[in-house]
Amino acid sequence: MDTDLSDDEIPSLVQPGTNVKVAATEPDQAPGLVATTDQDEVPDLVETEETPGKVPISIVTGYLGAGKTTLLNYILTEQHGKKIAVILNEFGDSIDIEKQLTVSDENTTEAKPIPFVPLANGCICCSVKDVGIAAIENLMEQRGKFDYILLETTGLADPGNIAPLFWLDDGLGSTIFLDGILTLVDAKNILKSLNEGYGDEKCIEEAQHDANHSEHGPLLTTAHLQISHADVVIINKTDLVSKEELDTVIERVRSINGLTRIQTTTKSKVPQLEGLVLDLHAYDEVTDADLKFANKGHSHIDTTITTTTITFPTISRAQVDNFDKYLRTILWEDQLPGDFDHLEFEIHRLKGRIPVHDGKTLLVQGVRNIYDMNETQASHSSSDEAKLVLIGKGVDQPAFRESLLHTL
Ligand SMILES: Nc1nc2c(ncn2[C@@H]2O[C@H](COP(=O)(O)OP(=O)(O)OP(=O)(O)O)[C@@H](O)[C@H]2O)c(=O)[nH]1
Repeated sequence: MDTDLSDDEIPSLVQPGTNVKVAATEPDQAPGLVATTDQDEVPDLVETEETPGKVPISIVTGYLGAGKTTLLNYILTEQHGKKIAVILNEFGDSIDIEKQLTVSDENTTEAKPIPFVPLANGCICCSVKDVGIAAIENLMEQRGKFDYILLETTGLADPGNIAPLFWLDDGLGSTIFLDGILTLVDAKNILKSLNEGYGDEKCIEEAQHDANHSEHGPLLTTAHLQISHADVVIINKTDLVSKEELDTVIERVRSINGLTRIQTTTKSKVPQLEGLVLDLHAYDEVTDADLKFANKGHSHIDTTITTTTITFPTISRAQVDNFDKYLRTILWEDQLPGDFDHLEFEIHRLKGRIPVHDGKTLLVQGVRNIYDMNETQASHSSSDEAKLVLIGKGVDQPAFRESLLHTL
């Protein structure tokens, strides 16, 4: 990570002059071409016969029994004309994916080859005990047979630990890229799972009162983590709840994650794959549309994890470095710059769109303590505001904005 920047350098994890975005799977793009964007150049198309485009991967997560396997089976049997490689987790939930990332037989250093089964609808599938890097590397040897990977995690997995592997990893990151995180939610049981963090005996109102009057607030549950990192939340099993119950679930999910897209389903039957399961593009562009839900303001139904949007005026070129310093301090040191270091918080997801006076726009993406900042030529008017959206524990405090303005 680049921490030592001179004044005229652009603070970014990618050095100036290198390609900062690779959009390998733009749907309307001719095969064999990838769009590259140089910080000083207009986006261009270049031939890539020798270096095929990266394959997108989406992580499918969700609490026990939410409908992950049902979704993947639906994708593997329906006729949708897509060549998707699905990695199903056979036994799920007793093992944490983090422990599986260098999976192999204990007595050998080589990963065992995993057989992928070709299916009638053009997909290929493997079912593995341990979903990890070994499974993906093995799959990449069959490159060309598929153009998308879906990875099911265990019901207890924390997607914030997995996502950075595919997003910025040097090895795997050269052949695949993280397209997004999809979280299945069981409409009937999700509120119970979320309320576990508030303790068995307490009702949520009491816990909210406590959260407002104590430093720590309710406990974080796996269900919170899976929703807070999601780019799409599919609220499944709608046949088991009333309209009112479903509305309450939608409101609760939205109060946790103000950035996510939400879709309701029965038997995980998504109305379309694009935009809900595939081609989420959650880690490349940051558009105003991406931030639209977060901008609407949010209810504080769930006090464990909240979304907050910090708006501030367009910044000058000289302030870009300070903005980067703010991000480094909150993400790497878990502190707010300035006299705010007594605050406790935990950031899970971050997105920002920051117009600069010289006409460029900074696009910021973060998962946990990893972030990426790029510049685009995207035009903006002088009246545009900068927006930084934070999802996490304790982020809904005025001090976040005060500290940012102080740092700028
Ligand atoms: N009533 C109802 N049942 C559903 C729905 N979707 C899935 N199920 C059932 O719920 C059970 C769990 O679904 P799975 O797809 O196995 O859930 P999962 O998230 O993969 O579960 P784990 O692997 O245990 O984490 C299965 O028996 C499904 O048939 C739905 O929309 N409504």
